[in-house]
Amino acid sequence: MDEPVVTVVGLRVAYGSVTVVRDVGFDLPPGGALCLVGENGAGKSTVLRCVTGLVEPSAGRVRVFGAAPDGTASFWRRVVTTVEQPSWYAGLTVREHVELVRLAGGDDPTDGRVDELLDVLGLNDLGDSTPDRLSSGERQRLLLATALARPAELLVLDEPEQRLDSAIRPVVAGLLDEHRAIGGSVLLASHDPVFVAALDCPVIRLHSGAPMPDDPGRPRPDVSA
Ligand SMILES: Nc1ncnc2c1ncn2[C@@H]1O[C@H](COP(=O)(O)OP(=O)(O)OP(=O)(O)O)[C@@H](O)[C@H]1O
Repeated sequence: MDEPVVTVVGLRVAYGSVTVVRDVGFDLPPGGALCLVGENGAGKSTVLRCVTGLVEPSAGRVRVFGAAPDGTASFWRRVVTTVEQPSWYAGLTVREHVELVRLAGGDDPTDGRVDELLDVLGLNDLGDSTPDRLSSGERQRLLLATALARPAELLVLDEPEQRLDSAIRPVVAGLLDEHRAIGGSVLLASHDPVFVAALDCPVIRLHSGAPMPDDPGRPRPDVSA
């Protein structure tokens, strides 16, 4: 069997004396998707931050591609995340941002993928605009276009549906399906049950930082030394 892309065991995160994530555990296989759901403050983003190495767990184990996430360039070549909001380059257009990401990933920015992403995400008419002129929903589309512009093995997306209108949400779900179909994996948090249902993937429901007992992504004890 293929090794999981992500393994989380007995994850706990505390800020001072306040524990905000506890007993979270799951495996994410290659080509798989897993969605974290739950109320505001339930701990979803914190779990995503641990998986991307942006937050250090207080206890438990996180492995991505078999190793602790280390924030190195080689780690980020395999992982794309929207957990941190990017800064856009002043003076670069929407199209140029997507081309730049594609170029930096070693891909040909003129091979049609940029056009395809702008088209499917409804950004064609905004290709020559700069990001500061976009609405918040249009900027979210640009964020997703840049996330999908280079083929990373693991996508870690925090509420990819946020600020998107209902027409574009199924399009985004379709793009994530395509990513999985070529062997990529997706770990995400979402507040939209329709979007989650469209992804047709296991769900972990967090409540006050802990998984609800009936989750398929069941909590697992920390067996690390
Ligand atoms: N740096 C921090 N210091 C202290 N507490 C924090 C910090 N970051 C997050 N928290 C707290 O941790 C808890 C979980 O936050 P988190 O952002 O993971 O929730 P969430 O499920 O992603 O929420 P939302 O749906 O609102 O995005 C919240 O109570 C939040 O206030």
